[in-house]
Amino acid sequence: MTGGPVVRAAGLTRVFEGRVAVAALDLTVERGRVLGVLGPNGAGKSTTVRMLTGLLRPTSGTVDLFGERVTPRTAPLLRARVGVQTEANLYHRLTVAENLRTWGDLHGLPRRTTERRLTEVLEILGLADRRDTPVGSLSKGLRQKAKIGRALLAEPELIFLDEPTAGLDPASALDVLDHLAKLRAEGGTTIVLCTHQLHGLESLCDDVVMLDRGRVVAAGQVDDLLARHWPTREYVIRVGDRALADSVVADLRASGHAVEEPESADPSLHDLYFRMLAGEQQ
Ligand SMILES: Nc1ncnc2c1ncn2[C@@H]1O[C@H](COP(=O)(O)OP(=O)(O)OP(=O)(O)O)[C@@H](O)[C@H]1O
Repeated sequence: MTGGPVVRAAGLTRVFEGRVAVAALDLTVERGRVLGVLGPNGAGKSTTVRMLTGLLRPTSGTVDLFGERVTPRTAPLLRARVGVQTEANLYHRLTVAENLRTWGDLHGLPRRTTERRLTEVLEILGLADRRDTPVGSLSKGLRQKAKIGRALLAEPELIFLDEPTAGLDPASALDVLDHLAKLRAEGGTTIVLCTHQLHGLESLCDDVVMLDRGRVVAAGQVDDLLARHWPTREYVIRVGDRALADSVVADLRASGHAVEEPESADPSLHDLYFRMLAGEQQ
């Protein structure tokens, strides 16, 4: 274990049949931070995550996890330290609990730990009453939850989640994001998260990488990016009295401040996303 970044990619590139899916991506994720990988459909998010987890070989470039180079030889061992929610299938004929137990065994968890975590994780995800249901008879959203449960089971120090809230109802999506926020607040867990779910994401992600057609259109700390793109602050000031509001605005204008008709408060990642993908400069 080194003190360096938990995830480091350099020049990461993947070409599929002559088409560049990810182009020369550099990124680092420090311990305990949450990185959001954002971008429209086909931007290269899943391809990036699959390369970062050693599930897909890059055409060129390198990935280091925990300071160790990911190669076909090291990938299985490194992956054992990582929680990955990917498209990889659950066993449909096994129950939710049996699937997670199998996963626990694969990660070398003692059975007692697996049983404890199984109960905790199913509770967090609202799946406790589906513990003994075969995965094949779960709805798509519930299956998605079971995959998230699999990624969280071993309390991994590094978690990769690819669209964890896709297919979840709004309350369940919030539960999952709240749990990730709790892990972040507790510290120590590093999370890489691909998502289209932008609302509220600025309070979960420390850093973002925004991709468009395989290229980085913005990268950095969320606070820095928002401050850089919205250097002025906007306020919505609510006062009960219309005349008072008008006089506050009149005073500000009289003292030389430009006051627009205010509509929105703080810019969000949602705003940044659409600004960057509209082709404006970084
Ligand atoms: N196995 C594959 N074979 C050929 N092309 C692929 C393969 N996997 C991905 N691609 C292509 O690579 C590009 C990036 O795909 P990727 O799945 O990484 O995008 P994404 O950002 O995750 O999209 P989405 O938000 O729709 O899931 C797309 O053009 C896609 O068609």
